[in-house]
Amino acid sequence: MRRKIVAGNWKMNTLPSEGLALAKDVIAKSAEVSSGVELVVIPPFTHLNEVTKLASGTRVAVGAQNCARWQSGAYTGEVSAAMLGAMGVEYVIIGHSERREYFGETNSQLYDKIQQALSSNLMPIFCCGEKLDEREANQHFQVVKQQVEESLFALDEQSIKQVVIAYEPVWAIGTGRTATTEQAQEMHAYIRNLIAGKYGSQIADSISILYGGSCKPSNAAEIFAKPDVDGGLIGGASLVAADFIAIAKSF
Ligand SMILES: O=C[C@H](O)COP(=O)(O)O
Repeated sequence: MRRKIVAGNWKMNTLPSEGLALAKDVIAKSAEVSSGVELVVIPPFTHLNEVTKLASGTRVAVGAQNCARWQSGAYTGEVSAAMLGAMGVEYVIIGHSERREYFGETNSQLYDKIQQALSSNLMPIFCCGEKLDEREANQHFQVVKQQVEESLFALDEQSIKQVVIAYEPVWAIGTGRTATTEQAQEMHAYIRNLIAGKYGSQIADSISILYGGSCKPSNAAEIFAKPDVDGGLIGGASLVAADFIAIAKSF
C-alpha cells in the first residue's frame, strides 16, 4: 500500500501570525480527513519553528520549501537540512519548478540537496515537470526522464524509498489550467515505470507520486482516483484551510 499524501506548499505567502492561524485551522479540521491520508503543511522558513511546535503530537506533519545543498559553513542565507530536522521538520521540497526557474537549480544540485535531506532524516518531495513549450514540442517525457535520472538515480535502494515524487507540469502551476486526469495518470505511470526500470517494480510500487498544478476541491477527487496518483502538492488552495482539507477529503 502506497502512502497517500496531501501537502500544502504555502510558497512565499503569509506573515508569521497568519501562518500560525492557518496551521491552527488545518490542525483543527484535520480530523475530518481519513486517517489513511498524511497531511503536510509547508510554510516559509520564518514560521517553521512555531508551526512545528504547534503541530507536534497532531496528525499534521511539517515540511520546508527548500534546503541547502551543503551540510554547513559559509553559505550566507542558506538553511541546512540538519537545521530543519532539529526543528521537527519531516519533509522538504526539492527542485520545485520555481526554484529551478528563478534560482537556476540544476538536476545535479538537486541530487546534492536530496543527499543532505536524507542524511538529516528528512523525506524529500522531489519535484519534476515540463514547461508548456516542452509539452507542445512533445518533449515532456524526455524532460521528466532527465530530471528523474539526473537527480535520483545515483541514490541507493534504501535512499530512493524515502523519496516522494511530485509531478508538476509547469504550465499548470498557479494558472488555473490543470493537467487532464489522463495526462496526470500517463506521466505518473511513466515515472513509476522509470523507477521500476532502475530499482525494480517492488520499490517503484512503494513510492508515492503526487500531482501538483491548480489542484482544488472541485477537481481533486477526479485526479486522485487515478491509479498512479497518490496525492497532491497543493499551492494556492492550501492557503485556505477549508479548501486544503476539502482536497484531502477527496480520497
Ligand atoms: O507546489 C505547488 C504547486 O506549485 C502547485 O501550485 P498551484 O496549486 O497554486 O497551482
